[in-house]
Amino acid sequence: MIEAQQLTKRYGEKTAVDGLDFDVKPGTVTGFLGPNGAGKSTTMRMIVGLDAPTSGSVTVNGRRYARHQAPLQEVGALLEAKSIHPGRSAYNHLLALALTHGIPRRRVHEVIELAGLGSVAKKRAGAFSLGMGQRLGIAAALLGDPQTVMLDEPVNGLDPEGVLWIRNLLKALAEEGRTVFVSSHLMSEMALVADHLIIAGRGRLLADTTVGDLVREAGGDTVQIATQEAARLREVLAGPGVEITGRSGSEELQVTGLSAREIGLKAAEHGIALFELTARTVSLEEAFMNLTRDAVEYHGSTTVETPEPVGSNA
Ligand SMILES: Nc1ncnc2c1ncn2[C@@H]1O[C@H](COP(=O)(O)OP(=O)(O)OP(=O)(O)O)[C@@H](O)[C@H]1O
Repeated sequence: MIEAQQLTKRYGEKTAVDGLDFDVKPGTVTGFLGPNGAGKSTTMRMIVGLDAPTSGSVTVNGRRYARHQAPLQEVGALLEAKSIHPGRSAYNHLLALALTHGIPRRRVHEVIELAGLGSVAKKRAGAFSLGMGQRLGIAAALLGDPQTVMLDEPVNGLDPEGVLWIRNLLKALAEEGRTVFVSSHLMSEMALVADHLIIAGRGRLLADTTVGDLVREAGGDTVQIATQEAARLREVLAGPGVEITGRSGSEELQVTGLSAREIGLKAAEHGIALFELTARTVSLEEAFMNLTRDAVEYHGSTTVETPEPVGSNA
C-alpha cells in the first residue's frame, strides 16, 4: 500500500507535485497517467526516497521508504534513470545488488530467468539494447521479492513480445496480492493492464478512478438518437439504469444504459422512426485527452508549414 498525503515538491519557482492525495492498494494494477511534466517521475522518486517532499508525505506500508529496514525487499522500483555500470554483466550487476542487500544468490538466477535474460546474463550491460536494459531494470526491481512494485514507463523500448511479457507480469504480481504502481503514456496499454488509474496534470490530482468509470464519464457508453417522437421514445426506453438526456422539444436524445441495438429494436417494436442511431465510443485515450487538455504543459503545433518543392517554378 502506498499512501500520499498532500505530497508536494517544489524546485525553486516550479511546483512539480502540488498537494497530491492518493492511495495505491494491493491486489490490483494501478496506472499512473499524466501528460509530460505532470509530476509522475518526481512522485515516484519521492516514494523511494530519491527526492524529499517539500511538504506532505508519502509512505509505503505505513512507513517512509528510508525507515524500512530492508527497503529493496519492501519496494522494487524501476525508475527512468537507472545507473548500471556499463562494463559489468547483467548477472554481476544483479549479484552486487543482491549481496549488498542480504538477498541470496539463488534469487539472482530466478529474476534473470523471470526477465528472460538467461542468454545475455554474462554480457556487458553497457551493450544492452533499450529493451534489454528495461528487462534488467525490472529484474533488479523484483530481486528483493517486494510486496510493492513500482515501474516508471516499463514498456518503453520493449518489442511486442516484451510488451506482452510486461502485461502478464504486472497482472500476475497483482494477483499475488502485491501493490503494483506503473506509469505510462500508452493509454491503450493501460486500458489492458490497469484496473485503477491515478491521473495527474501539472502536479495536481485530476482523477482517482477506474478505467471503466473514466470512459463512462467521458460519454463512452452514450447512444445518440434523433427522432420526431422524442417524448414517446423517452417513455419507451425508460427503465432502471437507463439515463436519457436531451433538450425539451429537441429531436435529439442521448441515452446511456442501453446499446444502439436494444434502442433500435425497442423503437421498431413501437413503430417509432429514427433518423439517427449512433453509438459513441470513447477510447481511454480520448477520455484522458478530455480530462488533461487544460493541464498539458507542452503543446505541440498541429500546423505544418509545407516547404516549397525544390526546383518548383511556382
Ligand atoms: N530536478 C528538477 N529541477 C527542476 N525542475 C524539475 C526537476 N525535476 C522535474 N522538474 C520539473 O517538474 C515537472 C514535473 O516533472 P516530472 O519529470 O516529474 O514529470 P513527468 O510527469 O514524469 O513527465 P514525463 O511524462 O515527461 O516523464 C516538470 O515541469 C519538470 O520540468
